[in-house]
Parts: sequence; structure tokens; C-alpha cells
Amino acid sequence: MARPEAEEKGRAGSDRAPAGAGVEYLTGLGSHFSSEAIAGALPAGQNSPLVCPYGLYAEQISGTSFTSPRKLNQRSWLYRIKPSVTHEPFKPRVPAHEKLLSEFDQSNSSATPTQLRWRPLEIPDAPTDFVDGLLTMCGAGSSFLRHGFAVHMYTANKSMDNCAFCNADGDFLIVPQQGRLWITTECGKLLVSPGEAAVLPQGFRFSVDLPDGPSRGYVAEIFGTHFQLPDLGPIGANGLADPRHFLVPKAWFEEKSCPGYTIIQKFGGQLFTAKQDFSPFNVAAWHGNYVPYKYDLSKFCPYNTVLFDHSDPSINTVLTAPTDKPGVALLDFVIFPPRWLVAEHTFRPPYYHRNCMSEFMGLIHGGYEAKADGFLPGGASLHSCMTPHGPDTKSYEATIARGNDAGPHRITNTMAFMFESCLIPRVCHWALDSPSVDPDYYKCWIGLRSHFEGMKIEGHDIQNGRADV
Ligand SMILES: O=C(O)Cc1cc(O)ccc1O
Ligand SMILES: [Fe+2]
Repeated sequence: MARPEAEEKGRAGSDRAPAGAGVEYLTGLGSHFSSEAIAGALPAGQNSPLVCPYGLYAEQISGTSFTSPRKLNQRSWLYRIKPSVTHEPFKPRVPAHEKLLSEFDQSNSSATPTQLRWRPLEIPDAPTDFVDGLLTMCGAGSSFLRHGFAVHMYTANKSMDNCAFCNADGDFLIVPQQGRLWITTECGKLLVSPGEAAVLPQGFRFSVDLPDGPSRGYVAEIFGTHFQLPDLGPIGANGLADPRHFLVPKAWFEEKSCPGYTIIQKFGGQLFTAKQDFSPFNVAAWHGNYVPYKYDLSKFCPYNTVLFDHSDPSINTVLTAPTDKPGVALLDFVIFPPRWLVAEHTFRPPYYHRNCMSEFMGLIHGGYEAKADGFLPGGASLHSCMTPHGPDTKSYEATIARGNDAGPHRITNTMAFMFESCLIPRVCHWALDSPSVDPDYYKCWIGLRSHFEGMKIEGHDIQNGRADV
């Protein structure tokens, strides 16, 4: 059983820290947790007694099929005041959320090999909560077919009020860029700051409060699988993200009558609503291995080149959502954290490359080593399957100018990340038409000039570009 040892203080000096800062968490990833908000609320020795302690209802939430192999099987048992089925029928939400997708086709998105970059999305002035502020940027596959992903961004300025969100389609990996998220889940509360990432697995009900007001961030949604830690191979038993740094909520509940409370269910990309008259956060105790969690990216232990050449970014994988093909991810969550660069006679920024995988990138704070200009915190870029990309002209020229004698160099004030997928994303029409699109992105490479020293080669025919040697 995991120990409730991790404690998080509210930000010192911040009078806007939400009530409940000083939150305690369970620790571990993939552990079998148990947590009681009332001592004795967990049934002893069985999951589904005839009568549960304190007259609670027992309810299972399954994140994998009942028959999934034991090492993949994920489920939790929740002991709650009323079961989650106690609600009026689901109806399509009015207004519909037209810009949230879980399937991608010509009606809503385009395939393009063009390098794309977005400036940070504007946070609206009109009251907008986390759900209304979600905007799908790109994706592939289908939530119905249980294979695919979507990348969303959110911009919001107000807390969700008398409602909870439930995503039947897939898991959300939320990466806040501006403003903390105070997320109440059925398992308890998570306070998620920029620089941290949270996973809200398929089916959990949660509600997002914004203690800091205007907020922005990124969401990767995966259909049909869950995130896990990458294998470490020859790195050994330690390094990268450590399971003990993953924090899981402790049981927290409210017994509250909430007239008109709305459950917003995302189902096939469409939003449905159902009314109930009580808070869904009524779980007095729970146990299991299917849980929401968060991770502080600054705890990541990076590995890197110690002599020469540039490592592939997979070395910085925090979490991976696998496909059935070994080593091929539906979605990798990769970060580019502060670290030492020490490689000798090596071009240290990312190499120029084309990748059979597709790369969506975001920046949480600071700058990114491959882009001197234009890639801003809160912005994004997309380099799809086999689309060439790499450092902009300024970064290239500055690196070359430093030359071979560049000593060890510590990259500081940065936290960029990448969602990398084996599926080729279609880009939503509204993302392509967004005022945040940078139409001049391609120009960052147009200035790359030839450094070729052909004239120095004996026998080189400059006119015809042939070296006859
Ligand atoms: O394209 C990018 O900036 C991401 C990236 C970084 C890196 O260090 C190597 C390959 C790669 O795709
Ligand atoms: Fe790349």
C-alpha cells in the first residue's frame, strides 16, 4: 500500500492559494493504493459487501477490460454516498461544443505536411471555464475505434460552477502553462501548477477551479490505452521519471445537496449533460490502481550525451502510451528540461531531421534551444510525419559561431515538451485559420545559407555543381 507521505504546501506568500493548499498525496505510479477520508470506510477483506461500512455504495470503475492481463489491468473501487448512476438522462448539451473532436475527417480537419506554428492562444475576456475553453488543435484516429489521439489547448478564466466533466473517450494528460488548476476528482484533490502535468484517466469525473484566474495550457488525449513509464533499457533501474514522484489524491468527499448539478459527459467528442441534485465528489474511501495523478516535471532526472553527438529526444520521455507494436508510441510525452550540455565537437541543439512520427510541441516557460525567436511560452508547433524541421537560422548560426571550443553549458530557464505520435494528425480547420497561426514560420529557415566549401575541393566544377574528384 502506498504511504501518504507527500505533502505540498500552498505557494508561500500567495493569498490566492486555494483553500486546501497544503494538500497531501499518496505516492507512486501503478501502485495499488487505498485511501479513506473516514477511518473504517473501506470494506475489509472484500470489494462488494452486502452492506458497506457507513451505508456507502460500492462502485467499480474499470480502465481496462475485465479480462486484460493482470499486469495491464486497471480498476478502482469507490465507496460513495450515492452511486454515480443517480442522475437524469443524458441529453446533448446546448450549446454544443463544435471545436472539440474525437474523430478527424475532411469535414473538420485537413492533413498538411507544412511546418506549423502558433503564437499563444489569447485567453478570452468572456467568462470561460476549462470545458468551454478546450479547443482541439489536431489529432488522428477515433475514440469510437479506441485508437487515436487528440491534442487540445485550453484558455479559461473562471472555475467550473456546479458541474463536473467526465471524459468517456480517453485519458487527458493536462499540461498547464499559465495558472494553477485546482482539480477535484472522485478520488480527491490535485493542485496542478505550471511545470507539472496531470493525468485524468478515462471516465473519472472532475471539476476544475482556477485559483489564479486567466489560465492556459495543453491537453493530450489518448484513446484506447493508458500512459505508463517508458522502459529504461540500458539506462538501468533508475533515472528519468521516478514512480515515487507521481502524486495521487487522497480520498476527499463532500456530502452536499447541489440543486441543478450538471455532469458533462464527453462521449464520441460530443458533450452530453445530465442533471443530479448532489455533488459527485462523494467518495469517502477508495482503493485500486486506476487513479488520477500528477507529476512535477522538475523532478525528472535527465540522461544525456556525455561525450559526443546529440541524443534522440526519446531519452527525455516522461510517459508513453504504447501501441501493440514494440517501441512505437500512440503518444509519447517528452520534455526538454534544464540540463547540462557537454558534448564535444557536436552540434548541440536538435539536429535537422525528418521523422516518421509526428511532433506537436509546446513551451511552458523560457525559451527552446532550437528556436531563437517566435516559439513562445503558450505557443505550439506541429511538424508532421516526414516534415523537415530543426533549428532556426539564428540558432544554427549562433551554434556554429561558438565553434568546437564551447565548454560545458547549462541550459536554464526552459521547459519545452513534445507530444509525439506514430499516427499522422489532421489539423482542425479552426486551428489552421486561427489568428494565432504564424504565417511566416517557414522564414525562420529560409535564411539558412550554404556553408559548403566546394571551391576548396580540387577539381570541383562550380558552374555545374559537380565534384570530379
Ligand atoms: O524537433 C524538435 O525540436 C524536437 C526534437 C528535439 C531533439 O533534441 C531531437 C529531435 C527532435 O525531434
Ligand atoms: Fe523534431
